[in-house]
Amino acid sequence: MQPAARYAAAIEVLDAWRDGAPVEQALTRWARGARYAGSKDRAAVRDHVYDVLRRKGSCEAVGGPAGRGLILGLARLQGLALDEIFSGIGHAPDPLDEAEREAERDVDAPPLDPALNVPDWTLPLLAPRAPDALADLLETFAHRAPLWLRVNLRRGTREAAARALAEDGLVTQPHSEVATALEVTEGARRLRQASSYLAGLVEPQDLSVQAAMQRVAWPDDGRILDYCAGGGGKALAIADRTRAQVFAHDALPQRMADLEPRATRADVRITPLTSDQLHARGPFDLVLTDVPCSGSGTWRRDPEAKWRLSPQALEELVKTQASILEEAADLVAPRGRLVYMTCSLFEAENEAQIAAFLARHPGWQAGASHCDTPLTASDGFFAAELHPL
Ligand SMILES: C[S@@+](CC[C@H](N)C(=O)[O-])C[C@H]1O[C@@H](n2cnc3c(N)ncnc32)[C@H](O)[C@@H]1O
Repeated sequence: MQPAARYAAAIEVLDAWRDGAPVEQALTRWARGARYAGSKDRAAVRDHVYDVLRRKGSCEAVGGPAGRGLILGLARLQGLALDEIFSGIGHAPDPLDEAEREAERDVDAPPLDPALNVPDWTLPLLAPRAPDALADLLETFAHRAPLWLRVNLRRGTREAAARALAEDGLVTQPHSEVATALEVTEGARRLRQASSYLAGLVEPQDLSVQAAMQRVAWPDDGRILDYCAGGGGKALAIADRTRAQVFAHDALPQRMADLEPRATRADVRITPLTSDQLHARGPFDLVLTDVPCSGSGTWRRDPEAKWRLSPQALEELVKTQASILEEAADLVAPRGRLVYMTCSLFEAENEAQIAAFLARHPGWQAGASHCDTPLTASDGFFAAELHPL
């Protein structure tokens, strides 16, 4: 596909998204109907769509609200040659009309407010997380997140992983404080074919998550339960760090479908448990609850999430989180611990959730807690420890 035709495809996908289709579904539908599109074309179209979703408010301000306006806005923000994209040649978008040309303005002056790129109602929720640097925090949401890998130290050292990745064309940088973390600075798209990934030496996992996993003192024996295991990213990281028995559970067990092959690849053992088995196999020395949340810490990775979220949905999430804490607390051994995690920046899902739990459970105490933001790590991520007195 010509570069301009990829922008035309992105317009089509964005219009489908505006009509209510989830973005990944809209991309898949377009790709199915575009058999001429190769993998590079599909990746480029996806990048254009995600670039718009990260900066939708700004694109709209300098382009327009529909798919065509959003891509026009993106092209203006990126300083691209508009006539090369909107050429009307072949499968390129139609040339700009007079009104679209007149709307042209210098997008650098005045600078576009980064607050345009998150829903208004979330601004007061984000502000306390970066009291002196809200604009900087909002600006991070406008850009792609870097790719971080977790080295599975059972499979090899971080240096060996970096060398193996380099042989497959991925350039990486180790993090100075998080011992498992490598940032991919070149060649990220080659990861899924890289031998080190296929052999289980590395797994994609954000820096903020790896830092949180490093802060917890995981018991080295006994039993650990990942109560909201999902695809198992945290369970795998725990199993790599400890000799304790690791169990995984999820209210939707089908979400754990890939856990067994992933554990085999990583050379670790994780035992899945159904809800019915939990009490018989418990209590546990540590229960991790990586709860469903707004994902506001990961909005540059998943920018659609910020436009999908509503105050009502957030309220529901807070209720679900509180009830998960109740269920999980019931499974903690008398001298055990509960670790609560979210990828949210909102106090309601983090500190306030912990405070509400403590108010309901005077027999419990809070341990350490920490919240990273995209300004201090890669994503925003919160973790807090709780234990019975
Ligand atoms: C944030 S995701 C977990 C991600 C996972 N820990 C990882 O690292 O890949 C939250 C998970 O909680 C699960 N969940 C939702 N309600 C639950 C409940 N009441 N009990 C257990 N799991 C629940 C969801 O099905 C979802 O898979």
